[in-house]
Amino acid sequence: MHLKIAILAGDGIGPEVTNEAVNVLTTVANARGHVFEYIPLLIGGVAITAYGTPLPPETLEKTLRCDAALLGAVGDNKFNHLPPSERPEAGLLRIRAALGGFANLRPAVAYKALADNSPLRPEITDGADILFVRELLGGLYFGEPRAWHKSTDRAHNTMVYTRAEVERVARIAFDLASRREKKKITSVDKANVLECSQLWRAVVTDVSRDYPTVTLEHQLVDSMAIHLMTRPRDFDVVLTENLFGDILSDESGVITGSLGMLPSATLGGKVNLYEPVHGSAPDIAGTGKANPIGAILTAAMVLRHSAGMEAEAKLIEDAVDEALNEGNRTTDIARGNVAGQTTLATTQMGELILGKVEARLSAA
Ligand SMILES: NC(=O)C1=CN([C@@H]2O[C@H](COP(=O)(O)OP(=O)(O)OC[C@H]3O[C@@H](n4cnc5c(N)ncnc54)[C@H](O)[C@@H]3O)[C@@H](O)[C@H]2O)C=CC1
Ligand SMILES: CC(C)CC(=O)C(=O)O
Ligand SMILES: [Mg+2]
Repeated sequence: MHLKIAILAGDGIGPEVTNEAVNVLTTVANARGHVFEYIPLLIGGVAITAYGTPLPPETLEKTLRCDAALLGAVGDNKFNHLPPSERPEAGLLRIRAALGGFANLRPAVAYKALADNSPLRPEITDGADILFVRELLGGLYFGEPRAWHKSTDRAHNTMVYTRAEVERVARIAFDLASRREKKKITSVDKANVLECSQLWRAVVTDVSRDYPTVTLEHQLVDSMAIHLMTRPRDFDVVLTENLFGDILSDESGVITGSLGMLPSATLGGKVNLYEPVHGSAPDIAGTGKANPIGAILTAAMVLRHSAGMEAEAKLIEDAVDEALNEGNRTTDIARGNVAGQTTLATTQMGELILGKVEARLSAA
């Protein structure tokens, strides 16, 4: 197999964690006789610095000719003064829209090894295994009109959804739920206040009629934020719109142990886009404190969803599990005074997991 992968490392810790993910992908490709061709491209703040735009045309054109795109993160405080349309984040929103993927899968699982590192008690998180399905191309992030009228000190954004937009992401969520053990969907909205959410709830309910084996429940987003922290094991697939999904999936980092542990895959478009859930973390960029596990698990999702390599994807996930079980930690998951733990820098954690992936590849 020859797989062409656009590498959009971006800003801050983006390149640091992406490097570790690419090393893992290369090891898997070499061991299995495949060729993974990487096309490094600029996006975000580094693209503004080089070309004056967060999404240079070359980046988009070349990414559209790839089989998959792996993104690190975008965002740099030095561009905070710019309007949203010119900031690094606009490059990410534009490429998401152009690639067309609308179903953003964000798994959040509680790792047994990290039970003592989570701020939540182990009996709350033990066994939690949630798959967020976040609608990625609609809602407030893309709705028009939008503006900040400085002369009148007034600003507005538009939340808009169509039946078709809700239906297509709901079908993906129900398909995924029907293949999981619990077969349950929690659809999250704000239907007590927002018309968009009333449409969302109606469409999701309509779609559910085609999936009799899947149980559907609805939750309002404000109380869902607390249910996720107090009873995460009650949830299976959580389906929600763009902004709510952005917020709740970051929150689920608490269940897993850290935001730096969370991977994602965006499906349904011309080219699947893979990115860890976290941002560019300017507070730790360049310090070796970035956790590469979210990016490495994202590489596993590339294999699963763009290369048909389920066994190898699982093998990477098992290697991560083993690294954690042995007490290896990056700074973000080294909370508390727990005996038997070793704190590693980004590259050390990457190399350790890589070694475990290599060992598993040659054993399999
Ligand atoms: N997909 C993307 O490219 C995203 C970009 N951003 C951008 O990132 C910049 C920073 O945003 P923040 O709100 O600070 O969110 P963030 O996700 O970058 O960081 C939040 C906190 O989590 C920590 N953290 C994040 N990833 C980590 C990792 N892999 N290992 C260890 N610790 C990690 C950070 O050090 C920070 O304390 C902003 O410019 C924002 O717009 C934010 C979210 C997503
Ligand atoms: C455009 C991004 C910065 C939004 C975000 O935080 C995310 O998609 O997770
Ligand atoms: Mg986010």
